[in-house]
Amino acid sequence: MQTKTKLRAEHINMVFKRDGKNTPVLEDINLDVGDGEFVCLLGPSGCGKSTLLNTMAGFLSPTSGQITVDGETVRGPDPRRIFVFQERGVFPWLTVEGNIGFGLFKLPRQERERRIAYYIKMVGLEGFEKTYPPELSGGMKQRLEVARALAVNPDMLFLDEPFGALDSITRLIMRTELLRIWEAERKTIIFVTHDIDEAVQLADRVVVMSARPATIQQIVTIDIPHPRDISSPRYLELRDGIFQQIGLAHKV
Ligand SMILES: Nc1ncnc2c1ncn2[C@@H]1O[C@H](COP(=O)(O)OP(=O)(O)OP(=O)(O)O)[C@@H](O)[C@H]1O
Repeated sequence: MQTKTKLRAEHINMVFKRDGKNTPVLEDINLDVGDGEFVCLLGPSGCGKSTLLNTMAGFLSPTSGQITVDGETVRGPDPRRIFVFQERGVFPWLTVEGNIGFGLFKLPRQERERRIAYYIKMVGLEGFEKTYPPELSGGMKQRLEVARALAVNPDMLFLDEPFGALDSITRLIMRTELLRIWEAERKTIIFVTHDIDEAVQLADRVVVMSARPATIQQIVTIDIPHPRDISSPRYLELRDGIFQQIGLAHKV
């Protein structure tokens, strides 16, 4: 990898303790993510992807090991690093522009308005500035969520299955939208999914995780330029390789 390291996970272990019972969830996770890189964490439901993402974002402290961003140890959430949840997030009582402007209250009014307009345009919500989220479709709400996250100009975006609740057509559109935005803004993105195709369509590298306690089974570099031809031999080769790897990792 040519770029500098943005985030480094070193020997991350996580054991949840509840009712006197220990549940090991992450086991010796080591990963470097480059500045501007798009990394997908891929694994089956319950393996520990969200736990790892939350640890990277500073919402959870690992049992042992450390996360650094730009060489500094992560000790909690930071406004420079934004977490985008599936389904949650947008405030139903604020309009589209109110939602995007929410994190920008410290900016002078003109700059705030400029930024709101810029991100509304970027995610294709022009004409819906005064609309409230309950009147938007699922895809529009998710675009609003992404716009709100980008408007505060974060260095990193953590996305936890952000398109999981959307229908398959909207999901495809959202992937294209996210890639378009990522190519324009080059934020470092860490994206959790259990969808192999989603990972291969989006990521520079796919981190394949094992069943719980999650270890990193393999890191696959997706060396296909965007827009990716999902019927190309290379795409199918990479996708099938990951399918096989997941099968091996989750064999009973
Ligand atoms: N705070 C907690 N206390 C105890 N156990 C937890 C806690 N958070 C998560 N777990 C357990 O850790 C395991 C991993 O959960 P996690 O949400 O990280 O998995 P995941 O791979 O993101 O799954 P999904 O794709 O379904 O969201 C699960 O078995 C879950 O029950």
